[in-house]
Amino acid sequence: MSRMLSIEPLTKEAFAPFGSVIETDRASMRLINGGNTERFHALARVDVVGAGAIINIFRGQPRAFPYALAMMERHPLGSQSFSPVDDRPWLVVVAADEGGRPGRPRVFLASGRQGVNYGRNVWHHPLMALGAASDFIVVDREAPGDNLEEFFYDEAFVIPDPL
Ligand SMILES: NC(=O)N[C@@H](O)C(=O)O
Ligand code: NI
Repeated sequence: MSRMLSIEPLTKEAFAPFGSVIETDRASMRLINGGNTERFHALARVDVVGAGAIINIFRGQPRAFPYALAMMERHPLGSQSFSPVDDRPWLVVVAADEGGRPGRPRVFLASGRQGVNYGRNVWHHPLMALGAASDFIVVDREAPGDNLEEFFYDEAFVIPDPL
């Protein structure tokens, strides 16, 4: 099978096995503040084991393409969410677990208005910004504890230029 990966649009349905998509949608909306504000409620849930959740900003430098995807990681003790600040598209790369290692990666193109919450212990690639340095609000787990597991493929996959 080819090592060249295809790129899919990010949808709630396609991403469901890996976590949640954080985006405004009518189904989750409730009016608050006397009708002044639309609350898009409970788009994702923070899942941390034995520690608190923290809110961070990650500033990712743009990745260069074609990109050799050699590794994946996961966080056994906590979920991790990324929400873009700059309204710029970015890439989300995840994989199913196959006997303790990631299977073939799936690559999703996220819009600048879509974030994701990786479920706890879900294989993913570290942040992949596109085009320019991009900020993301990241909610994940406060240390301590070994909350990072990395896996390196025998042969890299290739992500073509998504833009
Ligand atoms: N290491 C770190 O905090 N970042 C990664 O977890 C990531 O998914 O980008
Ligand atoms: Ni991570």
